[in-house]
Amino acid sequence: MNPTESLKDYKRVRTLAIRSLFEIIEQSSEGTVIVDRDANIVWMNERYARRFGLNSAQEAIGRACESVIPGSLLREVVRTGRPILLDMQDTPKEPLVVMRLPIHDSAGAVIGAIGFALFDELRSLSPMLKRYLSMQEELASTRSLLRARQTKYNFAHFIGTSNAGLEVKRRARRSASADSPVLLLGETGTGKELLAQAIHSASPRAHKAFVSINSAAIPESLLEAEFFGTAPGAFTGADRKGRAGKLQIAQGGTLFLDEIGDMPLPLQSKLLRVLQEKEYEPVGSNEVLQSDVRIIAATSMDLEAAIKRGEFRADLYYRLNVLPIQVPPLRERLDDLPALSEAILEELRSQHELNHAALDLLRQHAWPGNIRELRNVLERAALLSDDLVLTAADIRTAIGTFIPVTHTASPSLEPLPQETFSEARARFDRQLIETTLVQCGGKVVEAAERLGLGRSTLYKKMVALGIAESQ
Ligand SMILES: Nc1ncnc2c1ncn2[C@@H]1O[C@H](COP(=O)(O)OP(=O)(O)OP(=O)(O)O)[C@@H](O)[C@H]1O
Repeated sequence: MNPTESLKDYKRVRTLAIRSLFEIIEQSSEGTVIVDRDANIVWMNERYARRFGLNSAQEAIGRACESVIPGSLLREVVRTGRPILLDMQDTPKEPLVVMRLPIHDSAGAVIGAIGFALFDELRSLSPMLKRYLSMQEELASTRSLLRARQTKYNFAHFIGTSNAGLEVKRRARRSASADSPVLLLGETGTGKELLAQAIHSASPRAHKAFVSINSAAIPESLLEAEFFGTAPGAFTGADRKGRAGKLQIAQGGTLFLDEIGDMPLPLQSKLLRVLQEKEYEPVGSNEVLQSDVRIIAATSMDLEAAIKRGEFRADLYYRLNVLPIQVPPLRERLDDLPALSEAILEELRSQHELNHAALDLLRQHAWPGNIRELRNVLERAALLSDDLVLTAADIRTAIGTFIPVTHTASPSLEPLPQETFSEARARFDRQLIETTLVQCGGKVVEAAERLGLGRSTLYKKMVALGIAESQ
C-alpha cells in the first residue's frame, strides 16, 4: 500500500494518529500521569515522579493524585468527564503548562483521566509564562500588603451589654452598611479605634485595606505628604521616587482619621475636597487623583468648641458629622466592668480572677483613661500579685491615683433643705470643678481650659472650695 492510499483508510489513520499523538506528547512532555475513576494514580512516568520529589514512579501508584501533585485537577476531569485543554500547574520547580483529558471505556463511561505536563511548549509560551509569574508575584505582594492592613478587631471584640454599650454597638453596626462618614466621639481609651475597625470589617469594604492616620502623632510639616503622598521628584533624597499617601493605600477601603480635632486647618480644607469632590493631588504634583475611601473620624475633643475657637472648619464638621456615634466613658457603663475585666484577663492569658471587693473597688474609680486604663491596671495587678485571686488591695495599688467615681455625678440643681444661695452656689461650683478635673484626668491646666477659666483663677477657686489638686 503506498502512503497516499493508506491515508484514505480513515479508521486506520485515526488509530495511527491517536497512537502517534499519545507517543509524541508522552515523549516530549515533562510528565504524564494516569488516574483511575477514583482519581488514584495508576501510572506515572519517572521524570514526573522525580519532579514531585519521589524516588521512583512506583511510589505514586495507588495514591490519590493530589497527594502527589498538589492542586491537581484530574479528579475534576474524572468527575465531570470534561477535558481541561490548557492550564497552568504549579510544581516545586517552575509552573508547567498542562493538558488533562478524560479516558472513556468502549461504552463511553469515564474510567479515568490522563494528564500531560507539556514541557517543550514552555519555551514558546515563555512570554505568557513570564506574565503569569509576574502576576503571581504581584498577587502575593498585594495579598501580604492587604493582610498587614487588615483589621484586628470586629464587633465580637467590643465587650459590653450595658444599655450604653449596646446602643453604641447597635449604631456602629448600622453604620457598617452605609458609605457615609462616621464620626466617633468619646474620651481617650473608650474603644473608638476598636469600633472603627469593627465597622470596616462588617462593611462591604472589608476585603480592602483599613488604614489609620493620627493627626496628633505626626508633625504638621509631614502630615500632608503622609496623607496625600508625594509626586516623583517632589523631594530630594529618599522620597525622590515619590511615595504613596495613606489615602492611596486605603483606596477602595477605609481611612481612619484618629484625633481629627488636631488636624491643621490647611489640611482640613484639602480633606473637605476629598469628601466633596472625591479627588486630591499628591504633594508636588499637578495630577488629580480620584479617591474612593470611606472616612471614619474620631476625636476626644469637643469639635463644636474648636469651631468656636476657629481651630476647626465648620463645613468639615458638618460633612463628617453624618453618622455621629458618642462612645460613653467607662464610668457611665460600670455594669460592663465584670465582663470587660474577664475579657481583658483572658486576653492577657492571665489565670487571675477578681474577688467581690476588687470588683467593687473597680466600680468606684472614675477611669479617666477608660478601658485602656482598666487594661493597664489589671495587667499591673496580675503582674504584682502571686495569688491568683486579685483583692481590692491589689487593685488599689495598681490604680495609682484613685479618682472616686461619685465625683463625676452631674451637679445637682435641687436645693438642699435650709441651704443658702451662696452655699448652694459653692456646692455647685465644687461639683462642677471636681467633675471637670476627673474628666481631664486630674490635669488642672486642661480643666481650666475646658471651663473657660485662667489657670490661676481655677487654682484659687479650688483652694477656696477645699478641692485637692490630686483630684
Ligand atoms: N468595648 C470594649 N471591649 C473590649 N475592649 C475594649 C473595648 N473598648 C476598648 N477596648 C480596648 O481598650 C483599648 C483602647 O481602645 P481604643 O484604642 O480603641 O480607644 P480609643 O478611644 O481609640 O483611644 P484614643 O482616643 O486614645 O486613641 C484597646 O486595647 C481596646 O482593645
